[in-house]
Amino acid sequence: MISVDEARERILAALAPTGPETVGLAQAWNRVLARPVTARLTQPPADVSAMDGYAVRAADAVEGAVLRLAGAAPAGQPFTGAVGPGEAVRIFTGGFVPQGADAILLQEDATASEAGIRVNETVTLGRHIRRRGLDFAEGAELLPAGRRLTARDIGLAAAGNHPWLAVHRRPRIGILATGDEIALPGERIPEGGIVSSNAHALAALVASAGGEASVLPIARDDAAEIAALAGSGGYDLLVTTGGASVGEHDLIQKALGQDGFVLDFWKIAMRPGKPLIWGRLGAVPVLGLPGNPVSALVCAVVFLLPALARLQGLADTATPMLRARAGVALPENDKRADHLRAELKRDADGNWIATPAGRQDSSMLAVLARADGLVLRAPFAPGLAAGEMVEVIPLAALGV
Ligand SMILES: Nc1nc2c(c(=O)[nH]1)N[C@H]1C(S)=C(S)[C@@H](COP(=O)(O)OP(=O)(O)OC[C@H]3O[C@@H](n4cnc5c(N)ncnc54)[C@H](O)[C@@H]3O)O[C@H]1N2
Ligand code: MOO
Repeated sequence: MISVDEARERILAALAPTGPETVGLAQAWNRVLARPVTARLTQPPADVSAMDGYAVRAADAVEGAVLRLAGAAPAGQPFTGAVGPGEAVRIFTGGFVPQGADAILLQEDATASEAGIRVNETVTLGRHIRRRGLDFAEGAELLPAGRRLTARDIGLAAAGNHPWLAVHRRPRIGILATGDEIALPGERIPEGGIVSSNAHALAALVASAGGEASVLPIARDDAAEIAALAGSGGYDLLVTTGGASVGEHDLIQKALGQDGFVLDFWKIAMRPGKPLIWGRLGAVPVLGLPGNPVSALVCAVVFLLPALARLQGLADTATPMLRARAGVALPENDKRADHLRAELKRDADGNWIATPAGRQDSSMLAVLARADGLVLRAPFAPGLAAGEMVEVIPLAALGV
């Protein structure tokens, strides 16, 4: 059995980012940039006022002075003349600072009358002037390739004068649930069967991470049916659930083997999720998740989310972690890396406390849905006392 880290590395090594497509800014949120965004202009394009007031020469604008009003420079209508000695030009926020001026007198610090503009508070040189290029200069890199676009990034790209952006195509993920015993929610449940929760949960997880999920019809425990459905896609990644283990109905490898499935690894030192399968069916990478619902979803968090990150071209594929104090004592671990479903709370000082649920059976979806995080226990980790530090994968923060 290989380790969780090795399994993740082998999965990531086999995947390449999807190609670029061009989308309008309105479609670009949460997409991953395929090419860097460079500024197509300098911002601000000239020295501009940061305030409503008067453009002045600082040397003249001392308290008590009365300046002659020489004109106005509203935003978008620059004043074409220059500010001479003893003069002031009316200016508004964003207006170009006229030649000759080197400070802005706030309107609140001035009194305008027939006589001119009286300075009520001495200005300082350069005050309230935003220099040309303060935000960015033409040609500067605003956003790097491999970045997931936030609302702030969209604003920055727009300010850099980009109506379109090159982003990685959303990875297409085929999801194939297998098993004679499973039925779709709302369908008639076969005798001794259960409702298929895996495909829907996985489709939601794929969507939350920026992929496009296609849920295939459920495949019976029949090699030909599994092979036909698995081969139907042209996916960037095919995810199966069920049939991963050693039972005689656990057919995934057998079924896909007929179609030239090439196995990279099977079985990892992980709980839940031991019978994970990784390989390739022709050009399509295949991640075979266990059928147990918690195993399928925990494996999806640990392996499918990084895989989606790689497929989308994200620079960072690491799973976010936080450190917490164990809410209860934890026993020594065995040879499989454990992922304990746990509640996360903060103590009075704001530190995280992670308390694993008492039952950790890999069929218990209700426990998983209520959990806030997965407490990681390394293989052979020694027992620890309540209050000692543990690493946690925060589930809600991942959108799953
Ligand atoms: N003798 C052994 N038995 C098992 C082993 C083992 O090493 N030796 N491993 C166990 C572990 S660990 C896991 S995990 C499961 C994984 O089994 P499979 O991937 O082969 O899954 P199935 O047998 O098809 O199903 C297991 C379980 O999950 C339910 N299931 C299946 N599909 C769905 C679905 N789409 N939605 C919800 N629930 C699903 C299924 O009804 C079974 O109850 O094997 C252990 N056995
Ligand atoms: O590895 Mo299995 O996923 O524990 O139930």
